[in-house]
Amino acid sequence: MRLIILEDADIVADWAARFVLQRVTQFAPGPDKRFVLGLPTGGTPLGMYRKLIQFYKEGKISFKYVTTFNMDEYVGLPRDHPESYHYYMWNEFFKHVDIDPAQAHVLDGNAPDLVAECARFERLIQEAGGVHLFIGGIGPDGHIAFNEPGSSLVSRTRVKTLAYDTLEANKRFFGNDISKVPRQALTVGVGTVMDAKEVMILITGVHKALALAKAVEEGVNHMWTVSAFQQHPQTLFVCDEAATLELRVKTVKYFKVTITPVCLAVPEAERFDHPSD
Ligand SMILES: N[C@@H]1[C@@H](O)[C@H](O)[C@@H](COP(=O)(O)O)O[C@@H]1O
Repeated sequence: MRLIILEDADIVADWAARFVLQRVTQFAPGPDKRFVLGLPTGGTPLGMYRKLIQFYKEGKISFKYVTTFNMDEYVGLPRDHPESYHYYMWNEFFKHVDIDPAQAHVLDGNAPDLVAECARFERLIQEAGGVHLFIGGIGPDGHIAFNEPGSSLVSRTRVKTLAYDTLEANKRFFGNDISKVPRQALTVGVGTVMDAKEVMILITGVHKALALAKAVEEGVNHMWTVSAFQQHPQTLFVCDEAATLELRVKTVKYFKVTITPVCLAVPEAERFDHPSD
């Protein structure tokens, strides 16, 4: 596990986009060799998507041979509702790049059989050969995707009832009316994300500081599901200074002195190569 501490949310977005650019470029995808990317929604990754769109327009990256799997989707929200994750992904990212819509997978929260839909999603990931890079965000309660506190750390894609903290955190997208936030979601499991070859989790803002501290300084704990990634062989937590406020000085110094300068000091083309822990 590596913790990359950057100055602010804009720099985190830029760093994350460059990381994706580098991984996709290194992989050199083609018709018989697709790069498989796991994607999050929420406010945190928006800057990264904007930067990736810019890279695409500048001809630095193509998504033609990239297959994507999104982490989660609300249950029962119409696909064209402005807060559905389908709508978010299409408007914030997919429609701006050359991705094949048939290869951009988002769970269907309106499927007649939600259990079958979750099984189908797991099967599609398997058929794609697994995820090369899963990008995630977290809630202030340390959930990854919609794996709420208490979720099994070996869980697979399934229906989850949302925790009160999540409804509170997400009501800002529903006119600040908690009663309008869907009560359930489909989500990849912790185990689904753990199967990815590499994981990058973006954490910004002081409201995520406690979750980051629980994620990296305390033991693996199903009440802070993102902490499971301490046991993943290749996970990067990329955060801003504000998110470090609950960390020990010792932790911050260790990662700033020993990790970040190494990543930033090397030539751009060689950045982000890190051995697994
Ligand atoms: N299910 C999503 C998560 O996948 C996301 O990571 C989280 C954080 O969102 P934000 O980046 O807006 O804080 O929100 C929701 O709960």
